[in-house]
Amino acid sequence: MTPIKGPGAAQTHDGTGLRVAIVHARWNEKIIDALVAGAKKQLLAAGVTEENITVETVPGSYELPIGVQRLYAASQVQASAGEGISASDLLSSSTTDLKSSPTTAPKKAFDAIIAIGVLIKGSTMHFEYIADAVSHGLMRVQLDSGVPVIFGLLTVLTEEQGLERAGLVASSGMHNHGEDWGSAAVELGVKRRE
Ligand SMILES: O=c1[nH]c(NC[C@H](O)[C@H](O)[C@H](O)CO)c([N+](=O)[O-])c(=O)[nH]1
Repeated sequence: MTPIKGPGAAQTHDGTGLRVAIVHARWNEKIIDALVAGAKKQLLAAGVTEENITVETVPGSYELPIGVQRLYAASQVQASAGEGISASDLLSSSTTDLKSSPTTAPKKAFDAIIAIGVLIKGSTMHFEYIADAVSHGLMRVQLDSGVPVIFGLLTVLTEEQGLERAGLVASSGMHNHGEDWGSAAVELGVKRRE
């Protein structure tokens, strides 16, 4: 029987000219790396060029909202000043450990930002508090700023669940959820321009 749950029929949107950032946490890197690769693969497949994809990192998922907010604000300032975004621009007086790609980015603000983190439940309530704070934080950033922020926070109870949702367990039949986020970023980026 065809599963009911899932992202629905894939839509194709032309990502040419879009500028997209991926901000990812550095906890649980094996899963993070696969999710980021999946998102990036989908962006490139939709026509987003390599130089229009900026990847930045923050220490953990709790820093995703501030990392996304600061990156988007920096891209707006740079776009209005008609300059590209260099690593030093992004790192200057950063309250977050943003480590940017070294190349100078093109002169426009981001059309969409994908926030990626992996929270794995431990034996305390830490997981719940971070998950709740980050969910509300990312939603606030996107509504306050108007830039689509794709919710790429995996909140899993076991490492296995995380590996499955990163497409790393073939026997599970689960796909890499990062690909869904890449597609969503292109769709929202395109619709934002319409
Ligand atoms: O991204 C994560 N951060 C985690 N903690 C760090 C947190 O996101 C902050 O970086 C830290 O609290 C400093 O603010 C995690 N756990 O604690 O389990 C986790 O599973 N995933």
